Amino acid sequence: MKNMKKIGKQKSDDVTQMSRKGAIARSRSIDHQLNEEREKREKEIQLLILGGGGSGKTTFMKQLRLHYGDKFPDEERRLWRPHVFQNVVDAFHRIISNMEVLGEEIKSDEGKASAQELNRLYPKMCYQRLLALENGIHASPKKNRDQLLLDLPSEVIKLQKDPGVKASYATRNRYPLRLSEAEEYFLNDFERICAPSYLPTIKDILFLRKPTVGVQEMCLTINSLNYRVIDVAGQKSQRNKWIHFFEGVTAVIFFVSLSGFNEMLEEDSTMNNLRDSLQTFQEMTHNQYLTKTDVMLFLNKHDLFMEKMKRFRLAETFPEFRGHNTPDDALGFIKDEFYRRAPPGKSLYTHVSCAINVDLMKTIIENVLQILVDINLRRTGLM
Ligand SMILES: Nc1nc2c(ncn2[C@@H]2O[C@H](COP(=O)(O)OP(=O)(O)OP(=O)(O)O)[C@@H](O)[C@H]2O)c(=O)[nH]1
Ligand SMILES: [Mg+2]
Repeated sequence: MKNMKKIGKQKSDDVTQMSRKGAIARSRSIDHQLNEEREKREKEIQLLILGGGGSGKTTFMKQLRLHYGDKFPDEERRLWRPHVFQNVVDAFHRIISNMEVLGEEIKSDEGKASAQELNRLYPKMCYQRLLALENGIHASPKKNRDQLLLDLPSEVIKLQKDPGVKASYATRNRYPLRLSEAEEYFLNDFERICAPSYLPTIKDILFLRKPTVGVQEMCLTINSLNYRVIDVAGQKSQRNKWIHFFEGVTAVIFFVSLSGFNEMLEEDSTMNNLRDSLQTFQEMTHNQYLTKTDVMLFLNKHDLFMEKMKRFRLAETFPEFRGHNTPDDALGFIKDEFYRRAPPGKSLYTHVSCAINVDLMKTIIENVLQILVDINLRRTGLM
């Protein structure tokens, strides 16, 4: 009996020792994995893209994919179709709502039925719905929403020909109907995108407006260096998530919509877009986690800015601007306003950009990559 006990004890000692050994081995393996992961991260260049909603962050990501990534293969381009239709549906929904303001009516019975159908389905297809789905608030699958969007062009085609709808569309860009660049672009090319064989082109993908929900990350390897690029959602309610990505980033790109100098925020009609950018830039550059981080300032939508400067006065929304109302003076003023908000001595690189322009962005991205390589060498003490 005594012996049995002894044998039993011996066995249990062996088992304990084996499980201890196993635990040590597992712990070593986890340590090893963590070290590998840390080393990988240390070697990785992390680029965080910040800026207000609609300033061009995701369009920049698309350009990165175009020049250094998979260039949007056909199978994936097909998946962009519902998003193109979303832009069209948003535009039509606003055009129809605007008819009430104008006292216009849809003339044909067919058109009336289509408008009713659009109004009925719209709550299931709009951006708020997408947000709810992404946040898991509704259990119904996203596929339903995409299918609704894909089925809609036939309804919208019937509406497009109606004289009342045409009258409303003619007042676009006059209060209260404001269509975005993307909406105008797709409405102008309506026949093409409604064709059953329609496959979005690269230009369509660059033009379309799909506000980012949450965070998107993209990993790229360029000249044997690994890059992790992080694109966040820019609308005000989403900005509290930015801080989670501040620690350890190699550099930040801050996007500004230059054409926002006389626009209000999409999500807050009391806040001037450019003033909001200035304020956000100031807060971001003074954040304790980013004091040593280099910042690239992208003054984007230069094309729209040039157009706008022909028609509007910067001093109307920025009375502190005392220069001539020329693009050069205005741009100089805007740049100074940003520089003056950064902490003294902060490294700032500025690019004036048009994120939908493929050739221009190729050059700008090459420049950005060179800057990132230099920053990385400096950080790792090799320069
Ligand atoms: N004309 C013009 N349009 C641009 C430019 N940059 C971006 N856009 C358009 O502006 C819209 C918004 O661009 P996004 O890249 O989605 O903006 P974002 O900063 O990612 O916005 P959020 O995801 O809401 O934070 C899209 O329809 C783009 O095609 C530009 O330089 N010129
Ligand atoms: Mg985005």
